[in-house]
Amino acid sequence: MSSFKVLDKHGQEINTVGFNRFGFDSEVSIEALRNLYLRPHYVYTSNSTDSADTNAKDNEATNTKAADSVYQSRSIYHPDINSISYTTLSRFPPVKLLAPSLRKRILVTGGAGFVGSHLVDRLMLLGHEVTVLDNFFTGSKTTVSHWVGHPNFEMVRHDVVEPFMIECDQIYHLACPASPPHYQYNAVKTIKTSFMGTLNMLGLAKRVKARFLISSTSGWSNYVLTLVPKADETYLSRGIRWGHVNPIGPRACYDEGKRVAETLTYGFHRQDGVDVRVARIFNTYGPRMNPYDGRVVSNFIVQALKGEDLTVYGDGKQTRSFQYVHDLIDGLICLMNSEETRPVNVGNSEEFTIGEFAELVREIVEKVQDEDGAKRSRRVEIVYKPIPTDDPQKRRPDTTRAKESLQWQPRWTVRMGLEEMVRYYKAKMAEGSL
Ligand SMILES: O=c1ccn([C@@H]2O[C@H](COP(=O)(O)OP(=O)(O)O[C@H]3OC[C@@H](O)[C@H](O)[C@H]3O)[C@@H](O)[C@H]2O)c(=O)[nH]1
Repeated sequence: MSSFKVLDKHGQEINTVGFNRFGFDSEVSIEALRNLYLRPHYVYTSNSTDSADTNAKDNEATNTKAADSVYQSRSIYHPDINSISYTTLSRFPPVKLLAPSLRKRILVTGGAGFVGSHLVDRLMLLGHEVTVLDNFFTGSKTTVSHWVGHPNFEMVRHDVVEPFMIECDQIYHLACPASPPHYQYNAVKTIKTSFMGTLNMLGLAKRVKARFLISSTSGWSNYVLTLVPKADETYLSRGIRWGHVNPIGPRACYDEGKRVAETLTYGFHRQDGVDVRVARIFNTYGPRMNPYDGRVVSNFIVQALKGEDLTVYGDGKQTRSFQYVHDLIDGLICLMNSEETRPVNVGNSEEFTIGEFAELVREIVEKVQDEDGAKRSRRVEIVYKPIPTDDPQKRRPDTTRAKESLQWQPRWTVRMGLEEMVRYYKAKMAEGSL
């Protein structure tokens, strides 16, 4: 695993993420997290189909590679028959020993997804008891498989549109496809997940008196940012959005689904006293993003690494601001444990046009390739494709509320996050799993 320094925007080295705030310590070292997501998928590559030989190599892998790859099963890849053999884990990553009074029982819906899996890693390393609920529609078991069998961990295949009962203290309700091609693939299911799934999880929170946090969207800013420079949390209630929504467009199943989910959340809060938190999440990127889910950051990095041209949709003048996944997890944990019940924007307000962003990704991929001595046959081009229907022209969060009420602000520069994500995909590519 390559080790590299991460510097924040002031040039200070980032060695840990998280902080001890609102009575909840969320700090872990970057290295501990990287051991979980930057590790190779295969421990060992076998070149033989001979079973005796394979067994010998199995043992060899178990013994000799144990020191640097203890936190995964001894998976052995056999390229000649394109198959992989797994063993069970010999040792789990060390987790904090928490006093029972501090240890929380935490349910993460969508816990095998991109954001969910990073949250699960953090909560597990911190010593809490974590249950993952996922239907694996867009999530993947491999994202959290390194915890399977751990006494603090449980993974349940379950669709949140059906009720689910469990005793728990906190619920992070993240379950819902989030990439436009994924959520548009089955629009009815997406809106059903947002409505029924949230109804079920709020019912559970009410019954067991758990604190409930929902991941909502920045999607509504789609319709308002031509009118206001930055999206704060109040533009809906100020009515700016009225008249600017497209409830019948292809993105509506997601945006309107999240809107009704917020309405339900505050209904349970007012009527039943459920303790709720609402995070409006802006564009987020990082390792474990499905490389083919069609979102811009994964598309550009994978294209550049494969030597393919970067596809900018439209004229590339539309803007987005991108936050690194560790900042988002810090924000979610902070919000959950704070007393803030109003919606809070969680995002990075550094704004890029998509055209500029394509150039930045190309430059960073080239930098990593040069550092690793990788050869490029040519410089990839930036090509233009038609823009999807209802693609927002501008999106940038106003994070004043998060700053004031959570003392949270993003620490990772886009450049640093991209560099780590490039290394993640590059490693996947090298082992043939991308
Ligand atoms: O290959 C690509 C992919 C995307 N794009 C453009 O890049 C921009 C960002 O696209 P993404 O698909 O990554 O993300 P979007 O901002 O459109 O959707 C997002 O919005 C709200 C969130 O809640 C969703 O989770 C997220 O998908 C868009 O303008 C899109 O047209 C490209 O130019 N090229």
